[in-house]
Amino acid sequence: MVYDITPFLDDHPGGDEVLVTATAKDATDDFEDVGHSDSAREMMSKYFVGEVDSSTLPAKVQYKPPKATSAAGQGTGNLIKILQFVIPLLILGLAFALKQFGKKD
Ligand code: HEM
Repeated sequence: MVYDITPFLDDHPGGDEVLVTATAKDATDDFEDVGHSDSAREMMSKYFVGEVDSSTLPAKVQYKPPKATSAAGQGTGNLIKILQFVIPLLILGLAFALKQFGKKD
C-alpha cells in the first residue's frame, strides 16, 4: 500500500525524522514495531493513495555474508583466534614467572 504522509510530517507524534527514514520503501515493519494504537491505524486511511502492484517491484536482493576467499585465508582466521587466546595466557604466565623468580631472597 502507498501512503502520502507529506501533510502529516509536522503532526506525527513520533516526529518527522522516523517517517522520513521510512519513505520510499515498505514501512510496514517500522510501523508495526512501534506498536501504533488503533486510532493511529484509522488515521492512516486519510493518507492512503493506492495499492502497489507487487509484480512491478524489483526482486529483493538477498544479503550473502562474505566467505573466506581461500583455505589459506581461513587458516589465518583460525591462527588469529588461537593467538587471541594464547597471548594473554603467555603474558599472565610471564608476569607470574617474573613475580616468582624475580623475588630476592
Ligand atoms: C501514516 C502512517 C502513520 C501514522 C498515521 C502514525 C501515527 C502515529 C500516532 C497517532 C502516534 C501516537 C501514538 C499512537 O497513537 O500509537 C505515533 C507515534 C509514533 N510513531 Fe507513527 N504513524 C505512522 C507511521 C509511522 C512510521 C512509518 C514510523 C516508523 C518509521 C512511526 C514511528 C512512530 C514512533 C517512534 C512513535 C512514538 C511512539 C511512542 O513514543 O510511544 N510512525 N504515530
